[in-house]
Amino acid sequence: MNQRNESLGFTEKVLAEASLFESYYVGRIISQKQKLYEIALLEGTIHGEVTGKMRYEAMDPADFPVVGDFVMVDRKDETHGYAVIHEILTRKSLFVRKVAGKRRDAQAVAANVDTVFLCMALNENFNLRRLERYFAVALESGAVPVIVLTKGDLAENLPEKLCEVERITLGYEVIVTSSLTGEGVEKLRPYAEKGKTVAFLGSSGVGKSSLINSLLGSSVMETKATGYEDKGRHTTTHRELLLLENGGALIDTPGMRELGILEADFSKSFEDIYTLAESCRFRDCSHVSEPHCAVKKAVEEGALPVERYENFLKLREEVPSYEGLNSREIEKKKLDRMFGGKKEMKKTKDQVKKKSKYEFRD
Ligand SMILES: Nc1nc2c(ncn2[C@@H]2O[C@H](COP(=O)(O)OP(=O)(O)OP(=O)(O)O)[C@@H](O)[C@H]2O)c(=O)[nH]1
Ligand SMILES: [Zn+2]
Repeated sequence: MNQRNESLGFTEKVLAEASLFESYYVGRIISQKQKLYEIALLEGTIHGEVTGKMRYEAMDPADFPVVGDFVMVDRKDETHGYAVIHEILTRKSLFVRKVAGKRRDAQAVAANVDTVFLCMALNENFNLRRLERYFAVALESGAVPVIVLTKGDLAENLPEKLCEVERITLGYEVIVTSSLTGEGVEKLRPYAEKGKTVAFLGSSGVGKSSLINSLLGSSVMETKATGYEDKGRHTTTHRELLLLENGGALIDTPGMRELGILEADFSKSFEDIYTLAESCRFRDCSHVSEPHCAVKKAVEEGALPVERYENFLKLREEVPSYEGLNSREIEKKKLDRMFGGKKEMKKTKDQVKKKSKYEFRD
């Protein structure tokens, strides 16, 4: 197999599953513009759309292909028009985000990310509560989180900060980087080896672009499709899946850059609180006003930081819990969430409009 294919993440496992669909070709979604997908095949890059059947049967935004997906298409060149996407292969991970003001309440953002770099700057933007949020999102996605503390050159009280971070991200690797001095950047590379896909998550300005650029190095990708005659047509499409110098792939979509929590498994990201809760008097204790609450007791005694406790309550509010509601109530709750505030709606629109900075390098 040549290097490009391995870089695109066509591992043995993917190819084995693909071989079940004999009459189709395997590809990977590298960008999406409304209904039109750009798909990198072993043979070249083409454009395609989903089948009417897939569109009709879709129950959920996650039923459509998303950047990073491995898909089966019906042709390997565009001589006779766009390809038709027939199947989405099994996903290793999936990131979804909230969308306000949309008909459906979620948007799939990226699939098949192996490692997600949770980026937080070591300057005044350092915020443990935000990290807790990202950590929960990452664990929910199925990708492995690696915590990247950026702007190490600006860090004050680094040992103290590292302790605080490690308390939240129990056991997962924490890397301190600085794009200014180059510190730690090398430690990211092993995650971006051939066959692997990485993504960066973190607020604007933490230094993601700087790190991405150093991982990109001088990598290039052949994108011209076989039999692809009308070159002018798609020049404006921006790539959202990029090949890295080390042979891996990077997914960088606008949606990925600032993810809200849609679903999160707090029992993993707040394992300490869940362990404490086992000692609460009431099994369904909400840890707010109940007597004999072990969680509140831990806060009072200083064993659990009050900020962590408060953030837990806040995040829990944001994530829908449909337990104990009937179907009409669930529908209403979903609608309330979908049509948040006008401001939120505008923000989402603006985000969708914001194009990725990284044009594909042919
Ligand atoms: N001191 C210092 N500044 C850095 C470092 N990395 C990035 N910066 C600066 O921080 C600013 C933001 O960096 P970007 O890499 O654009 O941040 P980003 O996370 O990609 O931001 P968005 O594109 O908005 O998501 C720039 O002015 C960089 O020069 C670093 O390691 N140390
Ligand atoms: Zn309790």
